[in-house]
Formats: sequence, C-alpha cells, structure tokens
Amino acid sequence: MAGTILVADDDQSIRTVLDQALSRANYVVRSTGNAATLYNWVLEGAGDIILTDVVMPDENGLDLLPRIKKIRPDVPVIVMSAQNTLLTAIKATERGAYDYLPKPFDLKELLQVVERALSKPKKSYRRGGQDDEDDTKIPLIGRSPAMQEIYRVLARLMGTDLTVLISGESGTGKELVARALHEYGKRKNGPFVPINMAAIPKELIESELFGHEKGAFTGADTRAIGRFEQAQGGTLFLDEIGDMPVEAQTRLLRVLQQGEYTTVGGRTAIKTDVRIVAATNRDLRQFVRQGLFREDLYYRLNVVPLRLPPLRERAEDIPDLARHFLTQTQEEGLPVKSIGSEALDRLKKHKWPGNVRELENLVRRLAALYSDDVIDTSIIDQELAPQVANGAGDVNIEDENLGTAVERHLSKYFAAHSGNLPPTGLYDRILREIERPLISLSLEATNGNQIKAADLLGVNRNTLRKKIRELDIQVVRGLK
Ligand SMILES: Nc1ncnc2c1ncn2[C@@H]1O[C@H](COP(=O)(O)OP(=O)(O)OP(=O)(O)O)[C@@H](O)[C@H]1O
Repeated sequence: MAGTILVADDDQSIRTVLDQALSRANYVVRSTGNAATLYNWVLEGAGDIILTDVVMPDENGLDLLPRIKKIRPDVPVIVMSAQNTLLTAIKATERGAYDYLPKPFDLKELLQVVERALSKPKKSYRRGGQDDEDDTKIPLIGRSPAMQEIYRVLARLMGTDLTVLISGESGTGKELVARALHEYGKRKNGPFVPINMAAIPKELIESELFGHEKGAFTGADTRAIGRFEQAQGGTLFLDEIGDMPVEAQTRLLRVLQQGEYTTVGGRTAIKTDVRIVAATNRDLRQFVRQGLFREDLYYRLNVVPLRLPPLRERAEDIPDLARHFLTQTQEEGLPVKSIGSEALDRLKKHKWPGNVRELENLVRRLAALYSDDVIDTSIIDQELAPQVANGAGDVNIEDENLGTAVERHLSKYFAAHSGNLPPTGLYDRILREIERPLISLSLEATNGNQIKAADLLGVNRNTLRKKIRELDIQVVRGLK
C-alpha cells in the first residue's frame, strides 16, 4: 500500500470521487464530512497525509490546521477550497499547509501533489508568520482559474526571497502583484520601492538606481542615494525592465551575482539586502535575441516567471472587478451605483486592450458622470463607443468653440443632478476628460511619436508618458 490518506470534506460527492481515485492509486482512504472526526484521527496517530476542505459544518479547516500541525508537524496537509481568494491561499500556506488546491481541481494534479508530498523528506512545513490580515484588504480581485493559479504561486512565494519576473500586458496588475508579494511576504516590515525604467531618462537610470557621488557627472552637486539603498531590507520593484539601458543592466547583474554594487563615481562596494521583483509588458526573450537585453541578466531575473493573463482571457472576473471598483468609488464619496446584468454581459464582451486599468477607469467615469443608480447597457455602449462619436448631440457643432462645447457639456451635467450638487472632486474629473482627447489627438497627429507629441503639447516627455499610462491611452505608431 502507498500510504493512508485522511480526507475531510462535507460534500459527499467529492468524498466519493476522491475515495475512488485515491484507492485506485493504491492508497488507503478514510474520509469524513466534519472537522472533529478528522482531528480525532489525527490525535490517534492515523494517516500519512491529510486532504481537507475549508468550510465544514463544525469547524473551518484553516482554523483546525495549526492544531493539526502542533501535534503532527510532519504530516503534510493539502487544503482544498472553493473560497478562491489570494487570502485563502496565503492563510493555508502560512498555517502550515503543504499545498493549496482551488476547487474544482484536476484529479491528476491532486494525485501528483499527494505523491510529491509523500516522497518529500519529513519536515515541518510551518513557516510562522502572522495571519491576522482581514478579508477586506484582499488586494487582488478575480476567481477565474487563471487568477487562482497565480494566487497559488504567490502563496508559495510568500515565504521566500526569490527573484520574480512578472510579465503581462499593460494594466493587467503587475505592480499590484509585486506589492502583494511584498506586503504578505517576509519583508513586509521593510520598504517597497518601485521604479519605472520607462519613466526615467536613460542617462539618469544608473544614478537613480545606485546613487551617485558628488561630482560624478555634470549637475551632480551633492552625493545622492539610490533606490537600492532606499529599498534596503525590503523589495525593489523594477517596472518595465525591458527599458533598462545596457550599462545599467551590467550593474544590476553584478548586484544579483555578488550582492553588492558601487555608486556612480564611487569606488567602494556597498553590500545590499534587497529582494528584486521585475516586470515587463514586452517579450524580454525577443529583446535578448535582438541583443537589447543581457541573456545572463534575463536568467537571473526569471527565477520565478509569473505571467498575468490579459483581462479578455478571464472575462468571468469582470463582474467582480467592476463591483470592486464601484465600492472603491463609493468609499471615496461618490453615490452608490450598480451595473445591470445585461450591462455586465456587454462589459464581458469588450476586448479591454488596456486590461484592468481600462475597466477601472471606465467604472470611475461611470460612477462620476452618470446620475442613474443602475448603469445600463446603453450607457456602457455609449462609453465604449469610439471617442469621435461623442459630443455632437443635436447641436450644430460646426462653428462651436472648445469653451462653448465644454460649457454645454457641463451645463447638462449640472442639470442632470436636478438641483443637487454633483459629487466632489469635479475639477480633477473634468480635467481628465479633457486631457484624454487632447493627448490622443496630439499623438495621432505626430504619428505616435511621443517626443514630438510632448513638444507639440509643450510638456515634459516623462509627464506625457505618465499621462498616457494614467489615462490608459493606446499609442499607435506609424499609422499614417
Ligand atoms: N486583479 C486585480 N484586482 C483589483 N485591481 C486590479 C487587479 N489588477 C489590476 N488592478 C488595478 O488596475 C490598475 C492597473 O494595475 P497595475 O498598475 O498593477 O498594472 P500593470 O500591469 O503594472 O500596468 P503597467 O504595465 O501599465 O505598469 C491598478 O489601479 C490596479 O489596482
């Protein structure tokens, strides 16, 4: 016999399926529908491995877990759960689970996990740590299979200092995941320092990262510390790593290999204790092939690859995300709103090139600009329609100037609140509405050339890049 497995799940059909599959694989199975019986078996010394559900009639499997680990620290416990959030995955891992399987799971995968757990040298899996996080703080929303796989990997990474490379299209949540890795991980009491390679002029990146000595280059009037020093004891998040110039790549590689670096213009090596999480929305391997990114650095960064799927591949997460963003806008003082079910279906069909950021911006716009309590399909259609369709109405706009157009829109907006004032924060909201077409059209006119567009607008290049990201504007190059 391959070993005895204790199964606790209040769902009879799951017990039957597990019983059959595990017996067929030569395990002895004892199953129960409640936590108390499982605990008694554990006290008796029965079982080589435990499979437990989370929600059971008498006790929550996650609450039982620490007690099991206390008396039988060497028995691996696999937690199965239909409560598929990042927090369940993290709690299970923190409380000593060997692995966490979101339901529904694949039986083949379950058997592999069981086999792996039994072949491991016996050791305690508990890694200590507090688990007093409350559910309201869960940072990542979405229960699609793709997101659950992410939570599972994240939960495993929490107890480690491994370098992680997060890839995914713009707006898929890369920075959010990097923050979750930090905030739930063992460096949570240290700083989280993000730096975006695309937002800093190339010639300044090295000194930004590593600091510089006085007089290291023209304009270096004083000694300055870099992000590495700021992130000491914490996490450094290197966003858009593909934009890192080659010289800075070489310096970064040295840090990853030797754990030390020198400042720009400095000679003494400085020891560093920083966890690196990097992110990219490009195909870094292609950059490597084109000679734009060092291959050795790529492998050093890619210790744990994490790919965040685009929103269109997990449309089932859209209703949860939309509700989450509506709740956020309410907390910020905007009126309570909901989105009708047909409207949600419409949202699910949209392609979301800007991913979760685009959805978030849309929901914020809907919450701020429409007075209806329930947002219906017609409003969504209007918002998702290409920008050119906006603004005409029944007015002859031929010779209407910008000021008049804005005035007309605003009057309509105030009128829609029938005597009441619109929600506060109007200034920023309206300016954002104007900034969007201003920037998109300038980019279109300059053929997607951001330097020219910045020049045309009379703003700094970095400001323009920041705005493009914030307002979720798609830049299409060379269309003309
Ligand atoms: N799963 C999620 N749950 C809740 N909010 C999310 C989720 N994913 C993304 N967001 C929100 O969407 C916005 C964009 O996310 P984030 O900045 O992390 O994306 P990104 O992939 O780093 O984008 P970029 O590549 O453009 O920097 C943020 O406001 C973030 O809070």
